Order: sequence, then structure tokens, then C-alpha cells
Amino acid sequence: MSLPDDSRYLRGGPVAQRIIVAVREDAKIAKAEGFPPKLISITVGDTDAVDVYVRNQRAKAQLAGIDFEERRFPATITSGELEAAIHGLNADPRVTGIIIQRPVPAHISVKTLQAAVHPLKDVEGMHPASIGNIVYNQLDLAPCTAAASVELLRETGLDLKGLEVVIVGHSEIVGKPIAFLLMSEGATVTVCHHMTRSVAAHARRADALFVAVGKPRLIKADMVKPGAAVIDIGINSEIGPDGTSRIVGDVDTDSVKDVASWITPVPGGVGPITVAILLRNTMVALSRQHALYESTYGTADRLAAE
Ligand SMILES: Nc1nc(=O)c2c([nH]1)NC[C@@H]1CN(c3ccc(C(=O)N[C@@H](CCC(=O)O)C(=O)O)cc3)C=[N+]21
Repeated sequence: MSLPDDSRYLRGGPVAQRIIVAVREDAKIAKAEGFPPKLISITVGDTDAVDVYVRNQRAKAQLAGIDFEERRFPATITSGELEAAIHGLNADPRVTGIIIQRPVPAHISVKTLQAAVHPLKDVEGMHPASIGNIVYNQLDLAPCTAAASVELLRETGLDLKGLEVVIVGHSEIVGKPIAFLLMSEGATVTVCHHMTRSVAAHARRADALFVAVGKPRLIKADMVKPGAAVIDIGINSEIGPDGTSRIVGDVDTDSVKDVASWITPVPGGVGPITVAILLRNTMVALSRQHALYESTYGTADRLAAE
């Protein structure tokens, strides 16, 4: 989709491109050292937003020189069967990263699956033992969408220290991690959710407003402070006026763009960076495995040592 040439749009493409170029270099070096990256995506059931994400993961992994494989499971699978599949991947020395796509069907606990992934292969930092790292200000591997949203805010050049930030949505994978990442950067953070009395009253105070709830056009112009940065993390499938399906975010972009100083388009905003960060995280996880391997076996060449 082409967007009007307007400096208010915070575009994810160039940022993603920068990250992927760096990942490609890292992947090349890792392969030369006998430690090739291999990312496995686990999908359970069918979700539109997951399909978009996985399609882009495959395309960008190929660009970056990362081996990528999708494992799709039917919505009727049991938790035990999934955990067994994950244990198999943990034990496979060629698999260096595992991502579990959300959501999973209601009869399966995503936390249990997340906990089944070996923490060293956890490329989203969602293992209960890993998610605590961002509380301790260790920020090199954070949940991808959260990290991507913060990366896009940095593009504004705003000083994050003391910045008034409001986050709408408190999910484990987006809202909460954004809050921790930005607290680490010195921002003053307010988190709104479905029990918040007046989202509008909070949102109007924000210098930077993050929205991740999955409700098209939830945020209107009168909920945004003039000059704010608005980061739209929503990915909603909608039938457009022409009868075809399209993706829209959680922000009423057409009206909000006249009030905000910066706004992220959907598509073309946070999404592309999310994919790039996933690949970067894959290399961070790999380098941790590599370091451990070296200290255990005294050689960096995993394939030769096998
Ligand atoms: N464990 C887990 N982690 C996630 O981060 C996660 C997830 N599960 N489940 C699904 C949602 C959704 N999501 C997207 C990421 C990128 C695009 C993306 O690449 N969007 C592009 C392309 C759009 C297109 O190709 O049409 C864009 O917005 O421009 C979309 C959706 C990550 N999610």
C-alpha cells in the first residue's frame, strides 16, 4: 500500500531493513563458525493475524539467511502432545530458536507451552524465567512486538527520560513488556486496560500513546494530545468498502493524524519491525547457546563436535 508522503507517518520499513541487514551479517558469521541459526514457528489452529506474521517471518528469515520452518498443529491437539513436540525441538541441536504463535485454543494454556520451551531457545523472551529479565533492565532480548513498538518511538527522537507514556492494553506479550521497557528508559508509564474508568482521560495526557487492544478505530482524535506520538499496534482484519479483506489498527488514523505529530501506519508501522526483531532475537539466543557450547565443549564448531 502506498502512503501519502507525510513526515507524521512513522514507517517501520526502513527500521526493519536496517535490523535485517545487521542480522544477515551475524547469521553469515554464525554459519561460518559451524553454528547455523534455525527458527521453528509453532502454530496451533487458525488465526488471520498469525498467518500474516508467519508469512512475513518466512520471507524475512530467508532474506536474512536464517533457516525457517513452520510446524502447524490442528486446534484439537492436546496440551500434552504439544509439550512433547516442544521437548523434541528442545533436544534437537539443529533447532536454535522456537516461537509459539499466539493465540492458542482455549483448552491449552499458553503459559504451559511457553514454559516448555528451553529458555536458551526462547526467541521471544516469554518463558516465565526469561520475562523477568526486562524487570532487571536486561533488555537485549524482549518480546518482539513490544521491542518493535519502542524502537519506533525512538525514531521520533523524543527524549524517553521523563516522557509521559500511556499504554492501552495490558497483555503479557505487548502492553506489560512495553511498560517495563519504557520504565527502564526512564519514562513515566500509565497502563490502561478493560477496567480503566476513563481511557480517554489518561490517553489525552500522553506524550506517547501505545495502543494494543484489537479494536478497530478505538482511539479517536479527541483522545490524543496535540503533538503526541501515537504507536498503533493493533492488527485487525476487516472487510473494506470494496468488499475485500484488509488490515487496520486500533487507531482512527484519518482523524488522529491531524492532531498527532507522529503516527504509525497499519500496515507498514510496527509489524515489519516485529518480524525484524524476531530475527535479531534469534541471533541473540543463538549467541547465548554458542557461548555456553564453547564453555562446555571447548569448541565453537557445534556440527564438527557432534
Ligand atoms: N507469540 C506471538 N508473538 C507475536 O508477536 C505475535 C503472535 N504471537 N501472534 C500474532 C501477532 C500478530 N503479529 C504480527 C507481526 C507482524 C505483522 C506484520 O508483518 N505486518 C506487516 C505486514 C502486513 C501484510 O503483509 O499484509 C505490516 O503491518 O505492515 C503482522 C502481525 C505478531 N504477533
